Amino acid sequence: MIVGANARSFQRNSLILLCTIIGFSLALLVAIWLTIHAHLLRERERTMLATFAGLDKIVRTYEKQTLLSLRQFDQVSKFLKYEYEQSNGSVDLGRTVQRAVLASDAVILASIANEHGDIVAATAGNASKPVNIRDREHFRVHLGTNSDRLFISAPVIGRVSGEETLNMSRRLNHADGSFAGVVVVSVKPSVLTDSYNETDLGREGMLSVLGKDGIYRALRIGAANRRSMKIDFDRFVAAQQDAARRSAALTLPELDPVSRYSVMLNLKEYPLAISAAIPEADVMRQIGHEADSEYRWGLLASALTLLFMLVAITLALKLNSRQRMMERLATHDRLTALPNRSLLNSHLARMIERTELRQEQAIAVMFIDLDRFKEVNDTLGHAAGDELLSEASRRLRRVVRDADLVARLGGDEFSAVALCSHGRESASALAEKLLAALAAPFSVAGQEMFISASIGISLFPSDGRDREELFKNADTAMYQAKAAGRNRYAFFTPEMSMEMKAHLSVEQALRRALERHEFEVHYQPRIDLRSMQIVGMEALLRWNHPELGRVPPMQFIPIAEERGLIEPIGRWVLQEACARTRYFIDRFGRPLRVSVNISACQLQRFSLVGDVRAALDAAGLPHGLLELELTESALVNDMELSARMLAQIKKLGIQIALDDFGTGYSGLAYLQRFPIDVLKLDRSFINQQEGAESRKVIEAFIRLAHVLDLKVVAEGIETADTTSMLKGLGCDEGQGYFLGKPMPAAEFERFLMQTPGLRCAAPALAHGEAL
Ligand SMILES: Nc1nc2c(ncn2[C@@H]2O[C@H](COP(=O)(O)O[C@H]3[C@@H](O)[C@H](n4cnc5c(=O)[nH]c(N)nc54)O[C@@H]3COP(=O)(O)O)[C@@H](O)[C@H]2O)c(=O)[nH]1
Repeated sequence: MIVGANARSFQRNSLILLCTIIGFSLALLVAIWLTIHAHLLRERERTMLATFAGLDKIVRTYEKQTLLSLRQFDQVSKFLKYEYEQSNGSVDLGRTVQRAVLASDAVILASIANEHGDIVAATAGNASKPVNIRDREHFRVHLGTNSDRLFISAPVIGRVSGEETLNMSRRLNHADGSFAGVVVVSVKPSVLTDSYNETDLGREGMLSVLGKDGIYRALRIGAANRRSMKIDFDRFVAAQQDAARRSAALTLPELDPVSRYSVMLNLKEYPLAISAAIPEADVMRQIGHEADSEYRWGLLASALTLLFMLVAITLALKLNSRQRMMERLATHDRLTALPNRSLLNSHLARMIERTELRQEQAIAVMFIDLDRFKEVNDTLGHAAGDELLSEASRRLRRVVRDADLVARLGGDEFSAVALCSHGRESASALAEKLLAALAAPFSVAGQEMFISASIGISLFPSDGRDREELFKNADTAMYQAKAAGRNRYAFFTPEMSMEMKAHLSVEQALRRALERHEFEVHYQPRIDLRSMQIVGMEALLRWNHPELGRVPPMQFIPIAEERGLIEPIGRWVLQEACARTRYFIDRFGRPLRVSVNISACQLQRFSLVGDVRAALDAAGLPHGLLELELTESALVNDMELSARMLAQIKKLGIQIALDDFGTGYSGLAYLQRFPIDVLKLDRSFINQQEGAESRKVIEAFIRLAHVLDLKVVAEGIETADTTSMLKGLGCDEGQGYFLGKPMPAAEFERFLMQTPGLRCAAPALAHGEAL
């Protein structure tokens, strides 16, 4: 099926589209976050580089400042040594210090100790209190070595100043070069870390001068200078180098738990290493700010991507469901939701293909037509009709297996295609099930009703090799089932096809017959058996087909009924019969009653009453002169409706005759239930009743009719004996070839003219019904 193939390809494309959208969106998300990640890594690296570059710059500046300070103190010590040695120990330290421009606040004091360690001169302190520094490192270093180098001691509490001091000392020599003592310049350790700048190093940054002995000469963390302490210098250097290589932060637990990025530098002239450090947290904070903004952009981009994905998926799904809906609409019937003809065709084509391959099964194609559905529609309305169709569809669907299919072809026509492993036998079983499913009462528009179906069956491959032929033959078989009395199934036979062709050509010709004036009404006289006067006539339709000749009513009326053509034809008969009767009445100046045959389907149409009234009014025929002939089967079809219709017809003053009495149920109940005026004993019944027994039965019927106040008309009187017999039994009126055959209007007019003693034998006309 093209629709199905398109739908499948559309669904495949939709799936591809969906996957593409999802894939693209996910790829976009990954790309966004990879870009952010890469950017952050680059940023981190850049920040680290900048951090280390900054630290490097700080350390270099710091190096200069430290060297400057140390050289300054070194200079002072050199000057004091020179002065001391030149003056042979009688130096005026106060004046000398002033001259040595030792004006720095950083210098706590300058002092000189003799070879015994006694402070012999100092710029500050209590001169009367003797102070000895023999035990101090900066004394003992010079005592032990003859070096002239400046010694920078570890910070100690000064014995003169009482403050933590950094003692920078130089050896004093006597003229012979022997040890004469030391000159000491004591400074605050903080003098070496005053350059700490919070802007550069942060609130917990570090600036330090570390001796190669592992003792801090000066140490400042943030705003505070720390007391000196000792660390493992070699370990520190190794850790420092490792951290620098990895651009990593370093924690010195001896100091505090803070991790810092640091840069260290060895001072060339002194055994000291300086370092500057910045807290890792400060750097990370800076990177964090960058990351935050990157993440914000990333989240925004991700949200937009997800939104795009969501919208695109929603659109794709909507498109898909819309396509599915369209596909469903194209392949299913809206009212019943059953597959439609298009889906049925493709399903059958596939079944044929598969069955041809296997060559072991048969396929049954069934044409199912609900019987008299049109009447339901016409009498109860389309909503009720729809309700009935929906329920019938549900029942049919329940009967077939999943592999088989029931479809609605339109109106009240359905079709089922099914695999039949046992050919005809399986098809019969299924058809019976389908009929049984419809046999249960339906509750429609609040009332219970029954409906049946006629099913035509063709089998693949015996009745056709393609679906067109199979459907056509199933349709033909269905008509056969209808013609055979409905509520049954029929298998296709080749003979049916011939019959169907003839049937079809009759139907087509019938459709044109009215406009081509091919119909004619013949009139058969009805005789009053007591007076033997003509009291009326039965109008009998004739069809003069230009090629087929005169087609008997029994051949075309059932087709007209089946194809819904009886209504317009019946209407025409009514008009023609009423008009002609009026003409005869006017021509002969006496009343004549005309009886017109009404089919079951005409009776079940509300338009009948209007048609009858219109025909009478158009002809100007008194209502009492029209008689409608109805068969028992027409009345029992829908007794409720029949009763209502007859009541309305009776209200118009029209006579009702029960035709063919004696052939059907002949139930007394009908005679009581329906407003019947005339009982027409069927001709087959009249002709078959011979001898004393038959007379008794006819007599009984006549008596019964009379008891019920009904007139009795005997049909098919073909002999004088039958006429006499009926007269003797008190039968009111008679009709038959013996009394007069059905004849064209002109001939009937002559018949009326020629019949001797013709006089008015009809009942008196109602008041106001002028002739
Ligand atoms: N709904 C309509 N049905 C109609 C109409 N016109 C006719 N019919 C029905 O067609 C059936 C056949 O009718 P027809 O071939 O016309 O046969 C009628 C008579 O010709 C025949 N008849 C009359 N007398 C004799 C007789 O002595 N012997 C004999 N063998 N046949 C005879 O009987 C038919 C009339 O029967 P009935 O209607 O039961 O009175 C027939 O059933 C018609 O009803 C039409 O316009 N509408």
